[in-house]
Amino acid sequence: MVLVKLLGQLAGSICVGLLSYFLWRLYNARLVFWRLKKLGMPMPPWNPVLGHLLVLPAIIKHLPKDVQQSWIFRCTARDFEASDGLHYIDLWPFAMPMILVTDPLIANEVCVEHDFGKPEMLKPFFSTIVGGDGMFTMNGAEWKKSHALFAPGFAERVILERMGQVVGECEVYVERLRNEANKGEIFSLDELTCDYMMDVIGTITLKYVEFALTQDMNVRFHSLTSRSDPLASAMRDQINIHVRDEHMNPIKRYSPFQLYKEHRNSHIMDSYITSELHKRYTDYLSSATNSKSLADKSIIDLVIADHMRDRPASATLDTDFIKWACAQIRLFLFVGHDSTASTIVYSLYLLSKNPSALARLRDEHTKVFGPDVSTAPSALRANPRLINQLPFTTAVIKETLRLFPPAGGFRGGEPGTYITDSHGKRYPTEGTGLNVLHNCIHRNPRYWPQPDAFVPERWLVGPEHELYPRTKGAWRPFEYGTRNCPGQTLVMLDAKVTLVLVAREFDVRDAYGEWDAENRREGGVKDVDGERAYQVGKGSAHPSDGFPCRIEQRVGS
Ligand code: HEM
Repeated sequence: MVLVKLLGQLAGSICVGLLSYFLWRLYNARLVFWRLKKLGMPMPPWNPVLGHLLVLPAIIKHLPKDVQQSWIFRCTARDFEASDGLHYIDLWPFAMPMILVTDPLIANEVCVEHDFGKPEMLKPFFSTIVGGDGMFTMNGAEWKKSHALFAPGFAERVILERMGQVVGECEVYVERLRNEANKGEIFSLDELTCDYMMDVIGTITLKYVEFALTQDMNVRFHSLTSRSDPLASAMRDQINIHVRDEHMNPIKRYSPFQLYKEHRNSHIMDSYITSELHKRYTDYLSSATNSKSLADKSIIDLVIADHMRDRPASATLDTDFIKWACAQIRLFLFVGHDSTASTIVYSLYLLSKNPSALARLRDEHTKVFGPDVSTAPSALRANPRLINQLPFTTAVIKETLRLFPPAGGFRGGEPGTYITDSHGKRYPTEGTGLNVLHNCIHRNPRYWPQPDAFVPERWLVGPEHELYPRTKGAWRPFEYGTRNCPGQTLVMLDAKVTLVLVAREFDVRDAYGEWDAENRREGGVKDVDGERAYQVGKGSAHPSDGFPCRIEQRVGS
């Protein structure tokens, strides 16, 4: 009896303690905004207890449940379109205090002029997927060192040398599309393209696939990502765990089962990458790496060589290097594969909705590669620079990235550092996350004529033309400044190669109508401003419901 009473008292004390801690944090979070409001900082109507949480329900009810967060913020931003394109938002306890940036000039200030670092709040999300500190969330000397080691591997010259690998993976992807065309059923283009991109990124960064096409495409395809492949399936599972709604629920999030799954996935990924690193190091020691051409080296081959430059060779790689390298490879696989896949899927979708652009793109491919579609892979292998002769294809990809940017910029404010707008008004950044909303900037009507329309031609005209973007930095899918995306050359190469090999052979048609008829969502909103393929948050932003589609092989292709 006494024990029960004691346990009851203990539980009571813990509850009171937790409640006091919560109230203290709440008070501090709201105090920041009370001060900002007093200073006249731009923000939606604010409540001293609930912050801006009351603003959201009215917005969310007009949006699909799974819409990517930046589209929710686009609605709060609309009230500030006439201002200088930033406002504060207080969503504690669900997010840290944020400044939402919707204007390119402010975004330049955040990412280029001040070059703010990455905030701590990004780490918990990334570290569970990446298994440590990845380049994305590092700051200071640690980031500089990692950046310096990887940057040469992503240089344009090096990436162009990997054309054979990219074309090879793409041929396998095309073979899978042929299978889907033969079956004639609805399938998820997003899922298939994610698998394909996981192979590409794995090959380029780690190269544990010794590239050799077998005759049996079903065996070869997704050696990296087949269900039985440990690295890819562990990575996909880890991402899925963290992007599900339940992630917001601390009871489910920290349940022993969930934690065990996370730990297991992490272990599988690290063991796999470690074993590959050892192989690469053995190659390095035997000078096999040196005798390889650049085209046959992975980015990690280059990094190992660089890392060992001033060190005496030992029998095995040092454990600190292995730990660091595992985190970086996991980061590349994570941030690289799904954002590129989403760009490819949206490009094919937008082309399917714009027949004249599709016809012009096909013409361009025929002019550069000749009328026989099947010769394009060998032409690209023989002369990778042909990929730089496709201005319209490049314009299509840039326009796709403008309308459907897969990512955004996120930085941490600093004490005593202010953003200054064009009127000289100063905005404090201390304690805030600076969220640069690419979807808003890319459709900001101040800078973009026909902001919501797909107009690839705008990328082919000069500054005197009315379609020309009205300011520098209005297009920033890869961000600017020192923390911009190192993978952007690879992304453009992947997307161009894919369009060259796919667009003339297939017609892609979205199947949302049929899909919706079979998957009823009673009363639920299914579009964003009339767009059914709206972006959902799944790591980076993807087309909703995996982009259900049908695909047909074109006659004579
Ligand atoms: C369409 C595809 C991609 C898009 C739109 C994209 C976008 C971005 C953006 C916006 C950032 C900066 C984020 C910020 O400022 O907070 C970034 C950073 C980064 N991206 Fe990408 N990315 C793509 C593909 C890739 C690929 C293929 C890789 C590597 C294989 C990659 C690796 C990275 C890394 C390592 C960083 C962190 C850089 C640093 O902090 O120094 N990304 N990406």
